[in-house]
Formats: sequence, structure tokens, C-alpha cells
Amino acid sequence: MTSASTETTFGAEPGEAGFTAGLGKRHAHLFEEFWEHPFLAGLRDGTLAKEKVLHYVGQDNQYLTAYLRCYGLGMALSPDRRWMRHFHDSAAFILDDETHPHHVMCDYAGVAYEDAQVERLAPTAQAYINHMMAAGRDSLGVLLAALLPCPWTYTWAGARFLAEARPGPEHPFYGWWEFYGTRATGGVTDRLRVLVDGLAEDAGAAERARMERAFEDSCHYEIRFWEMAWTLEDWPLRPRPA
Ligand SMILES: Cc1ncc(C[n+]2csc(CCO)c2C)c(N)n1
Repeated sequence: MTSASTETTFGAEPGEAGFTAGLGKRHAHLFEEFWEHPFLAGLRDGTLAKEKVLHYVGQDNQYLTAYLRCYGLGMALSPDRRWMRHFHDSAAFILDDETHPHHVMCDYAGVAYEDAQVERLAPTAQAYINHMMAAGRDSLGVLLAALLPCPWTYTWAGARFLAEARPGPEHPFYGWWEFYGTRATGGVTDRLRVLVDGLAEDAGAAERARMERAFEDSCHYEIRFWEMAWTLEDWPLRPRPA
């Protein structure tokens, strides 16, 4: 980490010429695939089977716990207290606010939030988590690049759906869409993009390439996470013999 990266502007707007703008352009097809996935389409038209929604909630709660641990890795890699404040505030947001979309989904499924929790991670959720945790053993830049598709895909899709469909409170997933399309929009994603842009400026070509690969893999995992919920993915490939 060079001293220049500690001067990263916190809270500025990401520039269109920056590293993350390039990531967004080069991997735009993955954002479209994310958008087109039948699970997200079901969140748009409100037709999702309850068991798919519940599978998602159980796995996603574990995913958020792992995301919090990644903030812990970020805290350990933080060059100064401004960075620590960033991870501290970001962790508080997940702990205090990000359970809301899960509550919306549990209400839809008619199941108490506590009863939707699971112990065991499905293969895709486990693989995504392992990928993020491994990025945290590389560098702050690679870690944050791996963490970026998470808010970027959700807030992008949220803002797009709110603008295109203008759903009202009668929509069964209104609170979910409103959370990612409004409350978590911009702020979370733009702040992270500014940080990744600053770190990429200081990184050498090899580290920038690892940042891009980490970002791309996380985009794929975001799509696979929908697929995991859609197919009720679990470890056994076939039912146990009787
Ligand atoms: C698989 C998966 N990907 C993204 C999110 C959304 N999300 C989770 S943590 C975070 C960062 C901001 O607090 C955001 C936007 C999710 N819930 N599950």
C-alpha cells in the first residue's frame, strides 16, 4: 500500500474515466444476465415460489455474516482510521438495516425471520464466501473489488426496476425493491467505487488485473446465487436411498 492510497477521497463521486467505470463497461453483459435471471424476474412480477424465497433468505443471511467478516479483513488491512471508520459504518449498516429486505421476504413467505435461518451453506453460497475471504488475503484493492459487485448489482437493479415499473406499496416485494433501489442506492455503491478507483490508481498492473478478476468472479457468483435459490441448490445431488 503506498501513501497515496491513504489520500483516497472518501465520499466523492466515481469518475466515468475511473477503473470501476471500465469494470462496469467490460462486464455489462453480466449485469444484464443478473437482471434477466428468473429469480430476479420473479421478484419483479411477484410470482416467486415461497420455498425459493426462503432458500434465498437462509443462505443470504449467512452470506451477509461472511460479508461482515470481510469488513473485518478490511479493517485489518486499513492504513488509517478513516478507512477503519468506513468499515465500521459499513458494518453497522448491514447489522442495523440490511435485515429489512429479508423481513420483507419472510413476510411474503409467511414465515418468521428466525425460522428462515439455516446452519449449512449451499455449495454456491459457500464458494462465493470463500472467494471473498480469499480476496481479503491478497490486498485491500483486491478485497474491495471482490466486494463491489454485491452492492453494485443490487442497487443498479433496484434503481432500474423502480424507474421502469414504478411499483407501489401493494407490490409483494415493494420493501425489498425500495431498500435496494432507494435507501441503499448510490451511497453504498458510489462510496465503494471511489475507494476502488483510488486503490486501482495506486496499484501496479498485476494487482489491477487481480482486482478485475476478483470483480468478474463476484459478478458470476451474484448470478449463480440467484440460480442457487431458484434450483433450491443443496449438497446431495440426488435423494438419499431409503
Ligand atoms: C448475494 C447477495 N449479494 C448482494 C446483496 C446485497 N448486499 C449485501 S451486503 C451489501 C453491501 C451494503 O451493505 C449489499 C448491497 C445480498 N444481500 N446478497
